[in-house]
Amino acid sequence: MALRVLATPPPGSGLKPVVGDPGLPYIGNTLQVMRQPFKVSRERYARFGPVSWSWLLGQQTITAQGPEAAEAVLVNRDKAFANGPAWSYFIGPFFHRGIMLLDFDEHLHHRRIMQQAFNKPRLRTYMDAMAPGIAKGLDAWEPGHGFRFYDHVKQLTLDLATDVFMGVALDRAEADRINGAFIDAVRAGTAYVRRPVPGLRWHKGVRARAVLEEFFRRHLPAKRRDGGDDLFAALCQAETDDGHRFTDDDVVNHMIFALMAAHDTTTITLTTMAYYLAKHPEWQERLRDESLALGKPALEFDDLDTMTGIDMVMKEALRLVAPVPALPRRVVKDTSVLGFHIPAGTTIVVPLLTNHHMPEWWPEPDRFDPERFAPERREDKAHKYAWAPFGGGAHKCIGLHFAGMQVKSIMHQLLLTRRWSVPGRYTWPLDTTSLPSPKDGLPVRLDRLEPR
Ligand code: HEM
Repeated sequence: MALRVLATPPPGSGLKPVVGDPGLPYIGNTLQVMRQPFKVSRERYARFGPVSWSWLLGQQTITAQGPEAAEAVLVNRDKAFANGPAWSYFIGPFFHRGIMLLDFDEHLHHRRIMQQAFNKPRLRTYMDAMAPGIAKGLDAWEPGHGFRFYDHVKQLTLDLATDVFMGVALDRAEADRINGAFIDAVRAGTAYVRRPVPGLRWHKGVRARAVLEEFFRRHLPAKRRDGGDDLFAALCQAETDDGHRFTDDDVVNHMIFALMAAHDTTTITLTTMAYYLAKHPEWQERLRDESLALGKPALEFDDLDTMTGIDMVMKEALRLVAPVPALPRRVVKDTSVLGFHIPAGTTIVVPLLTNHHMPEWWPEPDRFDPERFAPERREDKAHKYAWAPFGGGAHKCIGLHFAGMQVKSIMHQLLLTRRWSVPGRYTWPLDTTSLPSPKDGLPVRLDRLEPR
């Protein structure tokens, strides 16, 4: 295959050029990367080391592999990497002006305001608010064979998001309409045809955005007026010490983005945990014992740190299947990463999903082994960015504590009320062409447990 230099480094800079096997212009090896990300990334690392390039989804894309490269890109000391233009290429029309799509001073301004909606007192309130919704949601999970775990947990996290985030009671039809709109908006991001052709992904995404905007605008005046304990009210009320607040447009844009950011990612985390806990029943029992020992039907905020088993399994699930598989950035000025010349105008990607499977950083990387996060091992400490499912730097996930709270709360209640299993030879078909999810919805056998 033809090797090509992306751009010649400036004379005398001492920088190395980025080399790659880019494939055909625009198309490159997009299909292989999306379908076999682990194989492609290992081959690429072996051939080119941490920094290489190829055509990907129509763009000249540099892949910055491994934790050292991840740190350089995400910490972004030079301010050479921008989120807005990079993410907009994938999700711009659907998640317009979401905070992840803002950059530098403007981003910082919005982040400071949004932080108020994620402070500790708010988190406590959200956690208390979600417990009854989890119990109600799980109660409707009927035991049986072929129970599609992913589909059910997605429904549950969306219902919780509308509860805890919006504080608005939705009937089933309306909740389904909004859920459908989120699914279409997310899927549109990895459309092959990136124009609104009726019936195809991109077009559905554009229509979905209109549905979501109308929905939030309709509810906004009441929320501004009445306040409440939900995220929607928190964003309406959030104010920095120097008196900055969000406009109505900001609140709508941030709500659409936050709901998307929250419900898909936690769904994937819970599904991955469920899959591995079904494949490793000894771990499922260990976690169940831990939950039983707590002696409470629902987790409370102060219990979070004591649930060490759930914590390790959650971390291992986030390592094995990073819900946000890659973080793209647009290179807005010439810069360097690990001594490589990175030219302006290209896209650079931090591949979280495959970084977490690098044998250079993780012993037996494909094996489910939650004890790697036990205090005496802490394999994630090999490098600050070895385990980075929430990203890092200025855009590090603002909802990471919320995510931990929600995932642990659901898992605790699930362990106490249900047991689930898969046949011994079952291996899930993981679809990596969009956010990772099981193609078959993860069918499990679900049994109800009698209260002990
Ligand atoms: C396990 C669950 C989650 C994972 C793995 C996850 C992952 C991430 C990652 C990797 C980023 C960084 C994107 C980038 O640098 O380009 C991010 C940003 C973000 N996440 Fe999460 N997330 C999760 C849950 C949540 C939840 C529950 C919320 C809201 C309640 C949330 C809200 C956000 C927001 C608002 C940003 C943008 C922050 C910024 O740009 O300043 N996330 N998330």
